[in-house]
Amino acid sequence: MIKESELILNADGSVYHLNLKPENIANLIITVGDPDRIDSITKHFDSVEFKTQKREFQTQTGTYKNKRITVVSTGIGTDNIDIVLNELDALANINLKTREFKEEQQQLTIIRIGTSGSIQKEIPVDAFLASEKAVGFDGLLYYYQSDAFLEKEFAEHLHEYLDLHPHKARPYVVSADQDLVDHFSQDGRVFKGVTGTNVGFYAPQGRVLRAGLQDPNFIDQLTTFKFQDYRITNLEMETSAIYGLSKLLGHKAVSMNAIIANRETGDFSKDSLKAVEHLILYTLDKIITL
Ligand SMILES: O=P(O)(O)O[C@H]1O[C@H](CO)[C@@H](O)[C@H]1O
Ligand SMILES: O=c1cc[nH]c(=O)[nH]1
Repeated sequence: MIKESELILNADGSVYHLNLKPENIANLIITVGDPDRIDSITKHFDSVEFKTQKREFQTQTGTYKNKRITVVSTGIGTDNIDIVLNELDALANINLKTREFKEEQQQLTIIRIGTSGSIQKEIPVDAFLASEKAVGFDGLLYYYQSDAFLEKEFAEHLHEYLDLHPHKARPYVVSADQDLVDHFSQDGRVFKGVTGTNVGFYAPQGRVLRAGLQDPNFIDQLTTFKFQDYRITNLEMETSAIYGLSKLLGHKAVSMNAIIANRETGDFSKDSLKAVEHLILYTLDKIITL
């Protein structure tokens, strides 16, 4: 039995941060960083049966062309993903009344619709990219027993190539669900790539405003790095943790990115909301045939 201090429930029996009960979620989950993006998705739904909100975690569940889908906002960062993935998994796989694991494990399908910055010239702003793998610079997965599925050879090559200041977390590499990547990139206009996830938007993604960088060559090195046929294509702040926790808990995940910045050319999308809207429509359309 899991203690009250470990699996915290609200007075109404919902999970602590997400404010959700098991019946409130579908098997198919879309995650977004920005809570405002939820309405941009569910405005296309046939109907919405449930809505709730606590802090940056907002949820709506409804149906799109007869598919039941839950849309959850995670806010920014892998620390929030730790909360969202663990609480979604608890809703699916722990009996909240007895606080025991359910006998039969439920597998969730998790699709992130996010924004991201490209670090390769030929992946322009307004492009779509499906993350085949994520490189986590965030260190979160090292708090879990993740050895079995982390891709050590890739991570080791990258670690040696980058030679970052030793105070930083060692990068880890984890794959998406390949069937989901293939499904969501059938359409030739979707790039496939390796997404770098880091703990911040500025120095952790090599951006300099007033504060200087400890490792000034970090992003240039990421851009030129190669392992087998893989290159690191884009940067954002959640995908590594979504992929890692999904593997750990037995769920399937894919991260779909609207590229809104190109760090090599210095471009920013002229209309990033429109780029996201296009990715939402594309992803919803592909969800129908899952
Ligand atoms: O647009 P979302 O999904 O929030 O994703 C990206 O945008 C945020 C930074 O602006 C980070 O969360 C990053 O991962
Ligand atoms: O460059 C970018 C753009 C969106 N989100 C990020 O985290 N980085």
